[in-house]
Amino acid sequence: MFMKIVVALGGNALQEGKKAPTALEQLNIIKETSKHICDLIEEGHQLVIAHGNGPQVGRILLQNEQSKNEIPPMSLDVCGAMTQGMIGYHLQQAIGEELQLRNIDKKAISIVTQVVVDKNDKAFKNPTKPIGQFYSKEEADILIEEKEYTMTEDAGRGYRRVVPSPVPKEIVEIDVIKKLVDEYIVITVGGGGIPVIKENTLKGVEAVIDKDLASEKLAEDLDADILLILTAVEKVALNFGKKDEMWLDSVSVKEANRFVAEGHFAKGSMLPKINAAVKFASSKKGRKAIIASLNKGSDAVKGKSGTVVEI
Ligand SMILES: Nc1ncnc2c1ncn2[C@@H]1O[C@H](COP(=O)(O)OP(=O)(O)O)[C@@H](O)[C@H]1O
Ligand SMILES: NC(=O)OP(=O)(O)O
Repeated sequence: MFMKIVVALGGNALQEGKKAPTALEQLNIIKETSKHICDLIEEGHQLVIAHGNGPQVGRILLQNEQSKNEIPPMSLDVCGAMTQGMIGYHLQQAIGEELQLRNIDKKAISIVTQVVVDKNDKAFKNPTKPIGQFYSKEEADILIEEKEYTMTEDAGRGYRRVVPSPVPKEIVEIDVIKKLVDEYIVITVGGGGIPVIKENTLKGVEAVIDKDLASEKLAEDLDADILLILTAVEKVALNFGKKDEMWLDSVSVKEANRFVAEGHFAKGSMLPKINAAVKFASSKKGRKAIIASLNKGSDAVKGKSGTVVEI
């Protein structure tokens, strides 16, 4: 059966390990990812693609900070917009090339997408979203002292800078997206969308929206059948990284909520994916979310890989 699928690609899964890639390395990683995306397209599913930007937006912010004596630094919302262009460009190239190889007459297009957030969202006073590079505890302590960064330990992988991550309320360009999805492979809400608040006009704010939550909003707005969250692990685990680690094939919304309460999912990494999956699966009968590995999307949709979250 053909499905309408919103695919959310992880920002950490668009690079190899923790290493910052060159432009060519990033393109090559995205080319590999695109082969798997195109498997789903070739199988007849309608795909809409969202992507993360945590590592990338952090690095652009750092580049801006490091050259601030010569060039005025851009604000975080503008850095987010830059990541939509950069990652969207590579996705367009890679998916375009792969579709051409398979003689599929479709084009991928990226939409610079703004997402409305509440200016009073308490996230602005409590930064939780990890971005950019990973640091050791010693390096993090120096950055906190010298640059007044807020830093947190990120899922056992090291310390990262954290920034506010308000809840996505409304996708500004949704009407355009709805018009385009039948004809094109649409790439949208990159990096969770550029956060804006509604005053008389739309005004960019310094934050990074969680792309899993924004993808969930997109999937609901488009009435998708599946929210497919692709990341660096094949499945969701209980007791992740511990001796008694247990990988899950499927989980009900009720069980997922219990596992959240028991603290199985790391904040800023697996927790937002589970929260997005639970929200989508609960939003309408028949909808399901799957969390799976970047190169196993097609298997996951066939029920052969990943963790399914259903009501
Ligand atoms: N319970 C868990 N099960 C599986 N992975 C987990 C769990 N808790 C934390 N993780 C970590 O979360 C990572 C996914 O989050 P993240 O790297 O932020 O995603 P993204 O691919 O969207 O950038 C996994 O690669 C894994 O290292
Ligand atoms: N914006 C966002 O959630 O990015 P990551 O998925 O890369 O963390």
